[in-house]
Amino acid sequence: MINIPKDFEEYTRILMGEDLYRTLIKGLKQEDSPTTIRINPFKRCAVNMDLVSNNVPWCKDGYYLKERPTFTFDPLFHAGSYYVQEASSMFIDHIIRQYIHYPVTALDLCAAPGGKSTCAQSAFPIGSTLIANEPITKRAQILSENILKFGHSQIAVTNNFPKDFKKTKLLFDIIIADVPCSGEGMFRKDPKAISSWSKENVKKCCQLQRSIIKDIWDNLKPGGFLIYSTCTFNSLENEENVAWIIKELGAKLLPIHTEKEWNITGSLIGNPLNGADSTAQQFPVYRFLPGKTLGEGLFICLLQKTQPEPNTLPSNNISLLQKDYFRKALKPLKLLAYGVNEPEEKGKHKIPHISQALMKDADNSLYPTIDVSYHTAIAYLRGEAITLSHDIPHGIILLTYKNQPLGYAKNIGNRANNLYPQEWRIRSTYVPKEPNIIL
Ligand SMILES: C[S@@+](CC[C@H](N)C(=O)[O-])C[C@H]1O[C@@H](n2cnc3c(N)ncnc32)[C@H](O)[C@@H]1O
Repeated sequence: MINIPKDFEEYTRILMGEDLYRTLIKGLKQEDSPTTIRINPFKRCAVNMDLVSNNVPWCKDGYYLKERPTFTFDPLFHAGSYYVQEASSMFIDHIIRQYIHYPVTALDLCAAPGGKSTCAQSAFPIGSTLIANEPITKRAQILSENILKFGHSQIAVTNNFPKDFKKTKLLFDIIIADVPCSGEGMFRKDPKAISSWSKENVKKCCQLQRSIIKDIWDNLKPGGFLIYSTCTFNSLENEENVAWIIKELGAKLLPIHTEKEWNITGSLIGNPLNGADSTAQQFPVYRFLPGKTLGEGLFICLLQKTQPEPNTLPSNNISLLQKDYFRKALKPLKLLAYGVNEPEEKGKHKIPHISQALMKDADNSLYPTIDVSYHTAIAYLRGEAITLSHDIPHGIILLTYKNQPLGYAKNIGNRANNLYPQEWRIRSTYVPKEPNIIL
């Protein structure tokens, strides 16, 4: 049972009104939050419909599951065939499909662990390029792992703070800023979100969010889009920050089409730029409240940069330019991953990088491919040496499960040495008797 902070209760009751506040608290106190997955459209898989209770209505590849399987023991989860992401966050798919109709150069500024990046790249038109960035190094490693598994070669992973992008001189068509926040929307999922909540922290987050947007603003093309989101409910980090962006940086809000039955909540303070009499319709922002909408807490909106006037500055659509040009532009940044890495020389041998196995357009005919059983796949993902049948050639082999690449092993005859990255391995020694059939 969660213990709602008193100050939060007092403030949110006034912000939302009694009825909405009660609905929210009831939602936050529900033990189980819905489990949702998003299929990776680049890996050609289909969900097992027996597990599905419903589609996520605002995301083409999103599904609500009837119960929560143990994803860790599904090799296809490690192959990046699907991503476990709570439903509200998938709304970014709907925004992109409504407004983006040509290939874009995009930046996901606060991207770890990679849910919105992978969702966005699935929705962007073909030919789009994305930089998924995360300043906190440990989190950037996790982002890098998830992006590699997602397997789209037009996503670069960087580990930088927003102001570092100035040196690249890149202009983005779209910037996603899913900013760090006070995390009120995480109260149900993460007890730490409750213990670290305070009024002071809300104010601190609000200031940090403004500085993040200010630091990246020059890298947004005039006329370009900013998707601003938080997973918190208060208006300081949400409506008031959006009003600040509009007024101080020069932007306008764009409406997003929604259906009534999605139960999305609009602005809770009308239009903060027009005073108390204004209506929520005049300030199109979208709040997902547990208990009302089927998902976790989220605030999201779409802004368009209006200052300076669009088309007064040269633009650069990287997706139309050479990959080499893009690499050069990324030079001032700490690049963690981008496409397929070169093999590593080890003595007389070349060991292929895991990215070679996972990228959707990599040449997988370079090494013999062996499709392994469920138990062999799990043993491999746990980092164990595996035994293969005698007719399998010696040397590097690509292991697949249900035809989805997992990674490489080196077959030396009596066993195959495991080349799966150490830090990605399944730590648990438990192995279920029956595989989960999620796809
Ligand atoms: C809400 S989380 C992002 C979740 C992610 N977009 C997803 O959907 O998987 C916010 C991220 O911002 C990162 N962050 C923290 N300080 C930051 C800063 N100064 N600038 C940019 N990002 C920051 C956090 O480490 C965290 O990973």
